[in-house]
Amino acid sequence: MIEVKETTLHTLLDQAVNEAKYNHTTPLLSMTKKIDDFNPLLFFEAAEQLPMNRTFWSSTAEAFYIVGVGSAYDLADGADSIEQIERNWRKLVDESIIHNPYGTPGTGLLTIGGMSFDPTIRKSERWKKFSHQSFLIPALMLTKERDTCYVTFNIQVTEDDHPEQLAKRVKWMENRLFDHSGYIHGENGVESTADVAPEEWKETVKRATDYIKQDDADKIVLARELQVKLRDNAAITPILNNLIETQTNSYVFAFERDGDCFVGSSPERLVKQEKDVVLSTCLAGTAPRGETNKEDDRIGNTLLQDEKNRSEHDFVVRMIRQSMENYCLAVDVPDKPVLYPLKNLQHLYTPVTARLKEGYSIFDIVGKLHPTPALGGVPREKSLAFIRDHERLDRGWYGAPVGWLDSNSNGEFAVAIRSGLIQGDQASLFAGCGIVRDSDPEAEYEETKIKFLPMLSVLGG
Ligand SMILES: C=C(O[C@@H]1C=C(C(=O)O)C=C[C@H]1O)C(=O)O
Ligand SMILES: [Mg+2]
Repeated sequence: MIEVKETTLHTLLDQAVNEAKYNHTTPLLSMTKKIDDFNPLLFFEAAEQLPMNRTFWSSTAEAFYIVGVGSAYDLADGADSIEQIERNWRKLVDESIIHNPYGTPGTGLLTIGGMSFDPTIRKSERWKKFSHQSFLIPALMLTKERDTCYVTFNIQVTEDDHPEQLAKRVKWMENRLFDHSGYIHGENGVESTADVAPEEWKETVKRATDYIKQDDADKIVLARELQVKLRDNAAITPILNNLIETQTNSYVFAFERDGDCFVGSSPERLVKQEKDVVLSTCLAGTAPRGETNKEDDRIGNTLLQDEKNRSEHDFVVRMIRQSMENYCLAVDVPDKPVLYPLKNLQHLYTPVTARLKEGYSIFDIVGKLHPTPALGGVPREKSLAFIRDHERLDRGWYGAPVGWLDSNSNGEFAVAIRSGLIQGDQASLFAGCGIVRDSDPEAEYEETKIKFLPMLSVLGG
């Protein structure tokens, strides 16, 4: 890694092309500058005119945003595991020319992406545009942290490139993306919805509880699908805008792949890293919100004491604690959950803090934790086998880690729940439930119904 201090785009491009010539390499040049405040959603919308995939990430509790446009480099090229992606990332960081005088988390050389819930299954037609693993370095990226904005350019340079031409291309893109009328266009509306095989799903829940009662497993998470027909092709920016406004304490994300878009607002952090400090979250166990404060408190207190929900939750806590101890020191886990209130429902929540051991990265933790018993089950292999055999759903990226990592060892991953795949005027929404010994199929069905609401309401349903 070459860290460049004070300089201009032209000087950097000259340097990168020279390096390419002398070493016969194709270095990635990453350059970050501070810019005036700009609305990340307008940047995302402006990028729609370019034939490039867009990426959106926000942690709404922290007013933090990353918007990526296009791809300067794909870490998943020739990689079929998260370990390989991590090796590719380390190599890329090592060989890149990085100019980022700020070092703010989420700026500079950064990779953002996601993966399939279960990469061992054959992809269905529906998810064909989403690779089992996909981590890109955006060509152009906007980062906003509170009121400060940064833009980062990433360009892979070859020995035949001309610095002036590259500079022109960067300027052209920049002008397009920061040119905006100032408001978000488009509106979404739902024409109809169709629950996919609800009765079969309830039977599968029953089968899972039978399986658990025979002591073959302790917990199995089962998901189902709601198909939504929209009045028109979906407008993604207003969806993100509405999610940001309605889903506090969540991660709002969008990953576009050739016209299809995986969108959601997840309350579930998988892991966050700031240097050697790591945070994880155990989130499982669900109840609705009350209409009045009094009713809400009553429902919350019942949830905190409910045995069935506590067991759903405790399986997650146990597994996350154990996994974190592989890569971390000083793993701290409170012994009781608290409530995590969201707009439509509330969860049991246990935060986990730890210090990452030297030599490990957030990718190691993601690889170890996924799938936690919040989305897979206990024991892991048996519950996954049950899901493969009985769920009748290609989860695709639903329920899997999505997130980002920068070259300064900062990053964050969420579990992609409360999400859907949007394909033109069709959306497939996904929601699941932790099935334990005492699960009642009807109640679990009702629970998934509430979990569809965040996405369904921003689609206009
Ligand atoms: C599987 C989902 O959510 C998970 C299941 C929960 C539960 O069953 O109580 C709660 C939060 C998540 O761990 C989903 O939203 O699709
Ligand atoms: Mg549940």
